[in-house]
This record gives sequence, C-alpha cells and structure tokens, in this order.
Amino acid sequence: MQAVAFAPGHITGFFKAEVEPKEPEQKGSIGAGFCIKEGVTTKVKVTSSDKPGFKITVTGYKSDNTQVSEFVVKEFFKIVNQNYFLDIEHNTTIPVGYGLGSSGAVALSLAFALNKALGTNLSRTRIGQVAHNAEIHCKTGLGTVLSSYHGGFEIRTKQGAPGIGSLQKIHTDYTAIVICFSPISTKQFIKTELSKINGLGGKMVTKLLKSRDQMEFLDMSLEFAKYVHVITRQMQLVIDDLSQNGFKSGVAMFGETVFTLVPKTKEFEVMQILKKYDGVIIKTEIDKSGARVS
Ligand SMILES: Nc1ncnc2c1ncn2[C@@H]1O[C@H](COP(=O)(O)OP(=O)(O)O)[C@@H](O)[C@H]1O
Ligand SMILES: CC(C)(COP(=O)(O)O)[C@@H](O)C(=O)O
Repeated sequence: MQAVAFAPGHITGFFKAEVEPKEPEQKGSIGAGFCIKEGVTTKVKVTSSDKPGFKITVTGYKSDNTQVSEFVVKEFFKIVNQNYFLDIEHNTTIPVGYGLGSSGAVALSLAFALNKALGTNLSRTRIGQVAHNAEIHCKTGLGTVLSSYHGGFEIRTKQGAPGIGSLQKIHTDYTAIVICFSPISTKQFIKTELSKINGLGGKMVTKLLKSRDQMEFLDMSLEFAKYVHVITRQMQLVIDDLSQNGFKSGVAMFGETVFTLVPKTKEFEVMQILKKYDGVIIKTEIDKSGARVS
C-alpha cells in the first residue's frame, strides 16, 4: 500500500492568535495570507510488521527534527488495529523556518498520504484536524493548516482546525516573489512573544474584509512586522529597494523573509532587484487548490 499527497506552503502576512480555548481543534488564529505552489510532497509506503514502526527521510530542504511528522504518525497508529511499518518520505521545496508554512504542509501532506495508504477512510475534515492538532501540539503554527487545507489567498475570520475555523478567499492572478534570509523558530515566538503582539491583527482582518485589496494586505503586513519588531537591517534594505522601484512588500510570519505580489509583467523587474541580495529567492504562483492526494 502506497500513497502520495501534496500540501502547499503558506505565507501569513498578519494574524491574531487565539490560544485560550482548551481543545486543540478550537485553537488557532485569524489573519490573512496566501498559499504557494511550492510546498511538501509526502510519499508513504505501508508494509505489515510484527510491531509498529516508521522511518522518515527528507529530500529537498531539510529539517533538524521530525516532531510534527511523529505526532501525525502516532495519531494514525491509534486509529489502525494492525501493526504496520511506515516508510515516509517528505520532499520539501520550501526552506524550513522562514514563515513559508513548512510545518503545516508536512503535517497535512502526511495525514492525507497516511489516510490513503492505510485505508483509514477518515473524512477530509478529520484528516485536516489531525494535521492541525500536530501543529498546535508542537507549537509550530496556529492558522497554517486551515489555510493550506483550503488553498488560495485567504482572510481567516474564525480560528480553528478545518471544519471549525472559517475563511474567505480573495481572487488573485498575481505571482508571489519571496526572498528568505534566516529562519525564526515559530515555537520560540509562540512561547515568548504572543501576548505582546495580539492587539493589531484582529483590526486588520476587519479592515481587509472591507477592501479585499492585495496591495492593502501588503501595507498591513509591513505595518504588522514593524509592530512585532521582526524587521532586520537586511530586510529593511530589500523593502526600501522595492519601494523605491514602486513595489510594495510584506513580511512572512515568522521568518527573516520579505515578499511581494506582482502581475506577470513585473516579475522580471522584481527578480533583477532581488538578485543583488544574498538570500534564497522563490518565484511562485498562488496555489488555489489546497492539500490533496496526488
Ligand atoms: N521536511 C520536513 N520534515 C519533517 N519535519 C519538518 C520538515 N519541515 C518542517 N518540519 C517541522 O516543522 C518545524 C518548523 O516549523 P516552523 O518553525 O513553524 O517553520 P515554518 O515557518 O517553515 O513552518 C520543524 O522544526 C519540524 O518539526
Ligand atoms: C504565523 C503562524 C503562527 C506561524 O506560521 P509559520 O511560521 O509559517 O509556521 C501561522 O500559523 C498563523 O497562525 O498565521
């Protein structure tokens, strides 16, 4: 038994954490962001075994730990009543820890692939909830799984796992161009900084619901990043350079990562600007489909 699933990466421009509820399914965030065509593809091979076991390999961008994957595996082992060995392979085309939602995409792609390969027959919603709970448990994300599950450019209006949280989609044909400098641990941020930054994100959601304007989203993301104090000297140089050339930018939560959204005709110009800097550049379309079995 074998299955392959993909989950898109996701960039949050601004958010408000909602972590008071007790149940992990009810926790999450409201905010706004978009899914990208780069993400995580997970392949699972299942064989019968004397005792439960698994092996995880990663190709593409590597991670220093696999705790999110391990949580998802354990949840599925609770559901099946036979012993299996799981050979899991994550192929990651987004760097880890830069605010591109690698943890959420790992959890979702693995949950979809395991459900198919093990024949557990969970509903799409339940698969999404297992992945969301993994993120909440590992403190690697709040609203990413809900967004990556649905795809598109979203305004998240109610926090929670798929089936509980809700979002509205904004239409876009723009390309996202992203430059990543260094990682920021989401876990560290969620543990230490959340209480200080919970004022602005909710107001921004209300404002963006009225305008539904991508350029206003970029302005808000930048304002949010200033408020959260995550803009480094390196990021400011890029933001200023883009601005002097007429391009707005946003900051991906949480990474030393600047992004912009442009029509196809402007892609070349933006790439020329960003090439001067020593970061990983990703040019990608918005993924409108969300997580899926391949
Ligand atoms: N390819 C991968 N394989 C296994 N686990 C991964 C992989 N990529 C990310 N993760 C998990 O996600 C965590 C990073 O999450 P986080 O700091 O939120 O970064 P990001 O902003 O990329 O989501 C890692 O510590 C690891 O637990
Ligand atoms: C911003 C974040 C809390 C983390 O996102 P990432 O670092 O990409 O895992 C996200 O999950 C959200 O709630 O909007």
